Amino acid sequence: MGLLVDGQWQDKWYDTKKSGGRFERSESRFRDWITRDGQPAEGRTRAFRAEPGRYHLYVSLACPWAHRTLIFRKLKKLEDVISLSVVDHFMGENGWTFKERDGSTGDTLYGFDYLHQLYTKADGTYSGRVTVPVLWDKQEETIVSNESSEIIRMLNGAFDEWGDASLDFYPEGLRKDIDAWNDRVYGAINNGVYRCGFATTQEAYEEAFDELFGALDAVEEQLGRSRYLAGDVVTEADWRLFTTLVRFDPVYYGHFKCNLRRIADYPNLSNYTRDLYQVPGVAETVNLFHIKHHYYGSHATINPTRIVPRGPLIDYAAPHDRDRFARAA
Ligand SMILES: N[C@@H](CCC(=O)N[C@@H](CS)C(=O)NCC(=O)O)C(=O)O
Repeated sequence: MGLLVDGQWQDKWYDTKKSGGRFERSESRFRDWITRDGQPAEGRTRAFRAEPGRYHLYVSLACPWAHRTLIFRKLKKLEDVISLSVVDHFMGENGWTFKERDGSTGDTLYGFDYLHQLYTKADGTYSGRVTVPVLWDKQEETIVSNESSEIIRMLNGAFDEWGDASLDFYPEGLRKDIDAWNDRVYGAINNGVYRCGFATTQEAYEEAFDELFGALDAVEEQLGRSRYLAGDVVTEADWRLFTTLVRFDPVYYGHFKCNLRRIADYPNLSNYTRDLYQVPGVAETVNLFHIKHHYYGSHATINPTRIVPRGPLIDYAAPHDRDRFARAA
């Protein structure tokens, strides 16, 4: 675990001293956009045109943020349009690495050993964290974006000429609802589990914990009213929540001490998680081996023995009851 300072790698854990033991996620630094027509997106000066074969995605199968982008690449049928590299599940003193084992691909573009080499290839004086996902432009040899919430918007809308244009996970008419759910789910749930797990004071942990379970209760209630968060169609808001839910019982409940309840204890949330898991293509993006080995194996401050628990028994392919709601045609 570490970060780059003026292009130099430094091995450092998150600093929570200045924030009363609270984990604060840093802003992603590369924020350009790929557009259909190659015109710069609003407020940007750089332009990246959507083209097949030009872009490459770097992901970790363990990471919930990267997982969003993998799901969009899969469901929008962009696997032949955007190529892929999968980092190793262990994140140690060199950060993410490209060891080839257990289904990791290595760096299929440059043969680098470490993900931080890709960041310094894009910007030799980069300072900041070296995170996945990364959307890379093979033509300009630079990072377009390392912000998952924006990468999924690009995959949803910019590549329809080659992908599945019939699927829109951010439809015009639902945007207000989707944005509202995203806000709630990001702070309290997606990032909330990290705020529990990486807290270094009791107070910071309890604050995050209460928010997390308050938000899960609200989602449980909503899912008693509709099949998906924004109604009867699957949207971006569901996929953003799903990647946290699928990691919850195997990892966050134990490793991050999010243990008031398991997802399995919530009837709606557990059925909903299975419903989304069973959307064709999604199960192939879920790798519980990477997920468990990454968290339990990499965070020595939380789990010094690095022992990976064998359980729990989970079957996301088991039947669910979400068909009781109408689904839009
Ligand atoms: N805001 C980013 C967050 C990505 C992120 O934090 N990824 C984690 C993996 S789950 C990471 O690479 N962490 C490395 C680090 O913080 O040094 C996004 O959503 O894309």
